[in-house]
Amino acid sequence: MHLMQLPREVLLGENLKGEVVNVARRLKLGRRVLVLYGSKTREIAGKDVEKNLRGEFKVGALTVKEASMEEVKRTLDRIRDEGIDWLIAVGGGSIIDVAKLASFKAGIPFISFPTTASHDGIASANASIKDIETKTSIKAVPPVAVIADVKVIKTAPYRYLAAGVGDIISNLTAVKDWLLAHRLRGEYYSEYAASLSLMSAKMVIKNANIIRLGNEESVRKVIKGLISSGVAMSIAGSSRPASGAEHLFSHALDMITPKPALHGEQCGVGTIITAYLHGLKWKTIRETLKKVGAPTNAYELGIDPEYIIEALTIAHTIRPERYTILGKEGLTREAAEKAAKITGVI
Ligand SMILES: NC(=O)C1=CN([C@@H]2O[C@H](COP(=O)(O)OP(=O)(O)OC[C@H]3O[C@@H](n4cnc5c(N)ncnc54)[C@H](OP(=O)(O)O)[C@@H]3O)[C@@H](O)[C@H]2O)C=CC1
Ligand SMILES: O=C(CO)COP(=O)(O)O
Ligand SMILES: [Zn+2]
Repeated sequence: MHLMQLPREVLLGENLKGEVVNVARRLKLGRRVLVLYGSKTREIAGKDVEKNLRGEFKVGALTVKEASMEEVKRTLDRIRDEGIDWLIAVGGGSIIDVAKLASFKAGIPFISFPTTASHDGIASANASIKDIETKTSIKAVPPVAVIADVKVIKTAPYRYLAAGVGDIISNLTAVKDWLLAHRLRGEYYSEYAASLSLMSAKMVIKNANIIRLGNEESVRKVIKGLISSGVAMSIAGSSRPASGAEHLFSHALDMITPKPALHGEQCGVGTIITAYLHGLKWKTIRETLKKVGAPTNAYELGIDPEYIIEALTIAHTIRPERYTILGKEGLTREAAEKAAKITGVI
């Protein structure tokens, strides 16, 4: 049996901080809620969401620092100690992933209230969590509802919207890697999930000029792509349609660089290189990233070229079970340097 779980409600619009109450009421989520936010997203929207809920629910709040197992455990302790019925995550990808995994482990629902359009974990069923050293992709359940308030998301610096484009455009190479794993290793492949994922990538390429404006329409375009990409992952039952070698490269950078860039920014640059390795039209990908103002090289990422080369050579070791264009042996230093130089990344 292949189980596909999807959000029950997706709200996209303006001034939705109060709408949370109606959604929770409609979905009969229960009386005790724990609001998760980061130190910044508390000020951006978390406090207001909390205040709106207080009228009708018993509300607890928790400030989450990062997407780690430690933070998931801390959340689980609060859920158990306070008899929490549901969670709401107000924040970026890290906060949403902590809520996703903690709610899954506790067997309670959670609402995703994104404050940025920088990643496609907004509606997906898998959580990317750091354990010991590396990021692992853990199966969980998708949010019961997604509440995307365009006004809130627009408060984020433009850089985050461009990063969202990087995370979506990476679907082009992720799907190629998935197909490769299907053909070479007999891995399960869903044509439907792959098509949905590719559609999101094609839409951002087509709408790059609108996205560049950084207005509300731009936010809507990117958010829809991110949600569709998350749904594609839920249909696939894994992050395969949206995470291939370009994501392994980004996870490797997170491990080795003193100051990583945003997830979507690193994935976008990774896509240029892995598209080159796949023999895809990498220049079109680079042009789109340039058009939307996302980084396309080491300098713009603020990362030393030496880390780029190292990340490319160790990426295949991060999730060895995830077969990609990097193969089992990975890239040699020479091949990594050549690919990065040809594509203008270093
Ligand atoms: N599960 C999945 O399917 C997926 C998961 N991911 C994961 O998501 C994470 C990346 O998410 P991303 O959102 O890029 O990064 P983070 O969630 O790490 O957030 C980065 C920073 O942005 C801040 N921030 C959030 N919203 C705003 C805003 N409106 N204005 C200003 N600053 C803001 C955060 O504040 P604060 O300090 O308050 O948190 C934080 O300091 C990675 O861990 C990645 O692995 C990515 C794609 C898919
Ligand atoms: O970031 C993702 C898709 O954009 C999924 O994350 P993983 O690489 O952790 O599976
Ligand atoms: Zn991603």
